[in-house]
Amino acid sequence: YEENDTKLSEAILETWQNETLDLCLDPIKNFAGNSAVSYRIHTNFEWINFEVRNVQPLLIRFVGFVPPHIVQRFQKVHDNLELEDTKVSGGADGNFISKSRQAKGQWFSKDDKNLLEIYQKFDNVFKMDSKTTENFMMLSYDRFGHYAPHYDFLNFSIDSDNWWYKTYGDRLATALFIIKTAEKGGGTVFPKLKVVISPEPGDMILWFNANIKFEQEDLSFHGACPILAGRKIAMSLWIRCRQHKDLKCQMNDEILSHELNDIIRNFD
Ligand SMILES: O=C(O)CCC(=O)C(=O)O
Ligand SMILES: [Fe+2]
Repeated sequence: YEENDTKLSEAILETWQNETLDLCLDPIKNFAGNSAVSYRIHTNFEWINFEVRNVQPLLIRFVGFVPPHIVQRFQKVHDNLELEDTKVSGGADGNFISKSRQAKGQWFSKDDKNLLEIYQKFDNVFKMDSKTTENFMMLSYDRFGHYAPHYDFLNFSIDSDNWWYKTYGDRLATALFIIKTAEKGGGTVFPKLKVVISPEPGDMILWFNANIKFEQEDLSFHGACPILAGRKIAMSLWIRCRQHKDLKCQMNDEILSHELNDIIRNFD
């Protein structure tokens, strides 16, 4: 990395594997190896465009999911906020600022009026219920900002008395809404799938952290590639396992991962 003017920070070198950094820096190189199937479907009076980047478990890029006026609104909201460095839970003293996630963050309450249209669209398109999600978290990554590969599934023990876990279960899926992309770097990488997603503002990336039995999907391991220039702004929405009125799970026990028609309305 030092060869091509991209000397990385120590935190990145300590928390990332070289192979994964290679994947981040050259998303195209690996693209041909993966199937990307594009769909354009009409559901609830809107066209939805998406690329399936992996099938088991599902990893999907929804192109232009967030309407431009909402993307702009969140850009403005971002610029008016004084964001704090995010904390990652864990460690003897509870939360700490970790080398593995260098980003600024901000939680948004569910009744934030800017979010209304996003929740509505989510419920129109998906069989997952937006009530079964955590609050939105805005993440803002500057140069050398990154989030080293990790699982979103938290693997609570069954008798955990964590309120979120007891009420809504673990993290079934993650929806990542892209507000701004960096000039260089900053894709979302799935090292075990050898997939890097290089989205555009307005895109939403959705992946499944758990299968139909609510066990962790091993291949859902992912990270936010280091930012080399510019700034990336994204909003994470962690979708919990319980209770989704309409979420169907296939009857075929051999396939444990969720399938497209389980999760998208009117998808045949
Ligand atoms: O920003 C990204 O690309 C990934 C974010 C992420 O992994 C998370 O919020 O859990
Ligand atoms: Fe994550």
